[in-house]
Order: sequence, then structure tokens, then C-alpha cells
Amino acid sequence: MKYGDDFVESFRVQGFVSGIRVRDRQGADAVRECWDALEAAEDLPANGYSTTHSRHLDQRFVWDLACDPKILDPVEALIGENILLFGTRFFCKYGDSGRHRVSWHQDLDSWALTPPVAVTVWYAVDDSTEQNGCMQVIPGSHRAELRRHDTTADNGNILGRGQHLHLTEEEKASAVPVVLNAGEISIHDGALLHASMPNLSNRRRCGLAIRYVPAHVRQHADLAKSPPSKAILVRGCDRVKNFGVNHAPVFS
Ligand SMILES: O=C(O)CCC(=O)C(=O)O
Ligand SMILES: [Fe+2]
Repeated sequence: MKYGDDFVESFRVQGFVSGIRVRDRQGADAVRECWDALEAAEDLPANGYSTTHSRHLDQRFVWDLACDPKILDPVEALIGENILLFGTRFFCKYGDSGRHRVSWHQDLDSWALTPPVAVTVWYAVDDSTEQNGCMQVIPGSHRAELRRHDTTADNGNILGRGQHLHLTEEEKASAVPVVLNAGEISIHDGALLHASMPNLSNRRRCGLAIRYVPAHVRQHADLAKSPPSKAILVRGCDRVKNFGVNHAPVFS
């Protein structure tokens, strides 16, 4: 099996994997063109960054990525065969602004999940490098407790609630960049400490975060800090229906 014990063990120890190619060059160009078109059609702000949520519900290219076996196969190896798509979000930082960034955080902080199990796939729409502000992660940090996040207003921080964590200098020094070519993904554990620094280049850096949970998790909607998820079954079966039944979008 392609995603066997070594793959799972590496994820268990490090809290992330990266460099998995899910679209060839032509396919990656097609995704980028779809994002370019969406950006233009909706006049998504180009004054530093743009971000938009849940576009798997109305954009076929996002839905197709979220259901692609090339993505679901490694996700299945990590969270099991019954998989709910929990959410999607574009994170796009434009060059030259040198200000917009994603603060240090753990994804699970917002979601009130029991058990706290979730993974985020980050699909590189553009090449993502240290110069244009690729994601940074702290390997192994997912094995500690979830931390209490501060929420300080800071309009350079792309995260909606301004949530952030203060890291020690030692922790920051252990961060590693997750460099990806367009068409590749990384996957990180919902408890992993991660961030991304400002885009100091003149090249856009767009990525699509795709979140998945196993069907057995429960969300305490009253405790969640972001809107409750309308999670959709994308592989396997859901016997418990903790999120109700949310239908897949239909595209004409
Ligand atoms: O795209 C980024 O810079 C950060 C993404 C992120 O925080 C996530 O995918 O969970
Ligand atoms: Fe995140």
C-alpha cells in the first residue's frame, strides 16, 4: 500500500507530511486558472491578501480537489476510512505588502471537537516558497496539549478572530518551512503549531486548506469559536451522523 506504516509513523511523530503531488503541471495550471477567474469575478481584495471559505459548495474545482482519491488516500491512512469534509478555505497573500501573515496557531482551537481529531490538507495553488511566505510548522508540537490562544486585534493577521500563540525563541528556532510546488499538498495534524510569514516577494502565494475529520467525532457547536461545520461525507460511511446529513453539492 502506498500510504503504509512508514507514512503513518512519520505523521504520528512529526505531525505533518509534505510534497505529495496530486496534480500534474497541466492539472495545477487548470486549478490556478480557476482561482484566477474566481478572484477576478469577485474582485477579491488584492491589497495584501484574500481569503474565502467553503467554496467547495459552489466551485466544482474545489469540490473535485476535496474528493480526489489522490488526497483522500493519504487522509484515509491517517484518520480512517469514514471521512467527512469539514471545511475549505483559500489563503492568498500577494507580494509587496510585507505585512499580512498567519499567526502561530493550532487549527483545533476553533472547532470544539471530541475527540480532537482533524487534519488539514494544504493544496498549493501557486508555488509556495520561503520568499513568498510558505507555511512554517513546528515538528512534533502536536503531541503536547492544545494551548489557550490569545485573540488580539491585528489587521496584519489573516486569521478571522486574530487568534495567536506566543512561542518561545527556542520553539521559533525549531520551525521548518513547508515548501511546495503548485499541484502538491502537505497535510498537518489539527494540533500542530503552524503559521506563515509575510510574502516578501512579488509573486502571489495562494493555497487551499481542506479540512477533514473522521465520522465518529462530535462537534460541540455551542463551544465552537467558528460557525458549526456542515460536514459532508466524502468517503466510507457515517453511521453516527454527528453532523446530521449534509448533501454533496450538485454541479450542472
Ligand atoms: O496558508 C497559510 O498561510 C496558513 C494556513 C493555515 O493556517 C491552515 O491551512 O490551517
Ligand atoms: Fe491553520
